[in-house]
Amino acid sequence: MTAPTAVLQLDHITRHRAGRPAVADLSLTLDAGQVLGLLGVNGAGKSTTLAMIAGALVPDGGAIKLNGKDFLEQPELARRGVGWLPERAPLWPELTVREHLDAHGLLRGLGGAVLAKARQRIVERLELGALSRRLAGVLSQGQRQRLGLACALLHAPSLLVLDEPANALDPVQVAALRTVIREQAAAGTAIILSTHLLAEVTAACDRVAILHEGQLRYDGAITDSDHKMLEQTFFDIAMRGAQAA
Ligand SMILES: Nc1ncnc2c1ncn2[C@@H]1O[C@H](COP(=O)(O)OP(=O)(O)OP(=O)(O)O)[C@@H](O)[C@H]1O
Repeated sequence: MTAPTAVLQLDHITRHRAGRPAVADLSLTLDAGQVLGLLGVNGAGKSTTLAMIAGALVPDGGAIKLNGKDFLEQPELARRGVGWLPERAPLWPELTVREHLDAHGLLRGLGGAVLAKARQRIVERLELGALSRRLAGVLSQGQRQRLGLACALLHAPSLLVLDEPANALDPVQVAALRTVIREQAAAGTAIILSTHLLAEVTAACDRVAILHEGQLRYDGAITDSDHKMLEQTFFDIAMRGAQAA
């Protein structure tokens, strides 16, 4: 029996920023239903990696495959198959919540009754109904994040990319976000999220990849007994640049 195709495959991707390697020779794969925490200190290369996976930055070298297809050659695959919530949800202040969802749906190939159904589903799930006619410019930070997540999930992507998703959320909102992440993973969505907090990874993920100076230094499953070891590994990598992998 052949193994199922990975949802995401990064093959030796590299990206320079301001003349320096922000991500260097990074390879990893992610399967359906897996939740991978991309952990690293500030400047480790997490956002650069996620922007490439989301199709918003082009690598200088290497390949990215989504469900086995190279999306550097077919950029529309990223738009339709990936849902991306950047560190700050990019919203138009003068558009309403509903207008955002409609615009995102159209960009991702949804229209008519299909879009209406997808919008209704996500509005109900993320409790955005009461905010439908509200302008994005007057939303609270937590509401903006919820709308950004709704836009990322609207088209039921096979890969969900979340950049520091818990930043600026209160504990209740963080718990609600973790529930959505678990639900999505149970439904088969592959999820990659970035954070500089180990506790965020152990609470929300089943696997961790540690990036340091743009390089992958550790990649492994998370079990309850691993927490202490992971803490030490992350500390060693961050403080001494140790080669823990
Ligand atoms: N727009 C940019 N222009 C130039 N250099 C950049 C830009 N964005 C990031 N960099 C550089 O690329 C490297 C990786 O940054 P990146 O934002 O990917 O790291 P990060 O792990 O997401 O950090 P943080 O946790 O602080 O967001 C850093 O050296 C950073 O200074």
